[in-house]
Amino acid sequence: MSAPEAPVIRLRGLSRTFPGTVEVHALRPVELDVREGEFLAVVGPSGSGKSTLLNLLGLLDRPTAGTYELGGIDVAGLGERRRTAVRGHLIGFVFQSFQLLPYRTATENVELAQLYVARDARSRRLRAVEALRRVGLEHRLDALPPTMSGGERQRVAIARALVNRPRLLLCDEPTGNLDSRTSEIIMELFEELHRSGQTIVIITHDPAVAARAGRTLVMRDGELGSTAETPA
Ligand SMILES: Nc1ncnc2c1ncn2[C@@H]1O[C@H](COP(=O)(O)OP(=O)(O)OP(=O)(O)O)[C@@H](O)[C@H]1O
Repeated sequence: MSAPEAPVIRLRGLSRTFPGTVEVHALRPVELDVREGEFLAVVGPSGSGKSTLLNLLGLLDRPTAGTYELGGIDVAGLGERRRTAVRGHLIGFVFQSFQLLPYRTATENVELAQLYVARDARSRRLRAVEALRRVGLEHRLDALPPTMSGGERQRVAIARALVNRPRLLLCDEPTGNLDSRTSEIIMELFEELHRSGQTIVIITHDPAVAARAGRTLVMRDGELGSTAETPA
């Protein structure tokens, strides 16, 4: 029998407190495995600790205690340079506000995300075009973000997040700035990526978004719990 594959994310006793007159337990010790190819949503009310969890998963913050393995690498203890490299190679980020460079074309925005992974300019360009094609934007390669719709901008951001073939696609309220019809299109794209094997974690307020995921975890007062599996 072959050994089961290591999860993409493995958290053991991971926690984050913020010091102060009254210490804030923003994330209470959590145990979590996210398997390869899983589509996980994390929901919860404002102030429940979702951003704290996202910042830890995205290597943008350090835990107070516990361990975090990402793609089999113990990342909680890494120095800043290694963390930046691991982040660039293993994680693709999608944010609510797109965070595209306004004076760069769609293709250039996706090309620039590849500077971490040493590639020549020609292959950067080819891979950018391929990623934009994957999200259905082959007709907007030379468009500047301010001339694009919200849904198109988010698709550029998703192409940028995917171009380095990350182990983990980490999304923070990815439909928060989109109308319901456009949100639907973006969620269909995430579902398609999930079907092709991409591991996805989405942090969201929106129950309709969470309903698309294979598993939903609820955050309450810094506690991550109540798992509900929905059919894939
Ligand atoms: N840098 C900080 N210093 C002190 N307390 C903080 C800090 N960041 C977050 N907190 C506290 O930690 C708790 C969790 O905050 P967090 O931002 O993770 O919640 P959230 O679920 O993402 O909220 P929202 O949905 O409103 O963004 C809150 O009580 C918040 O006030």
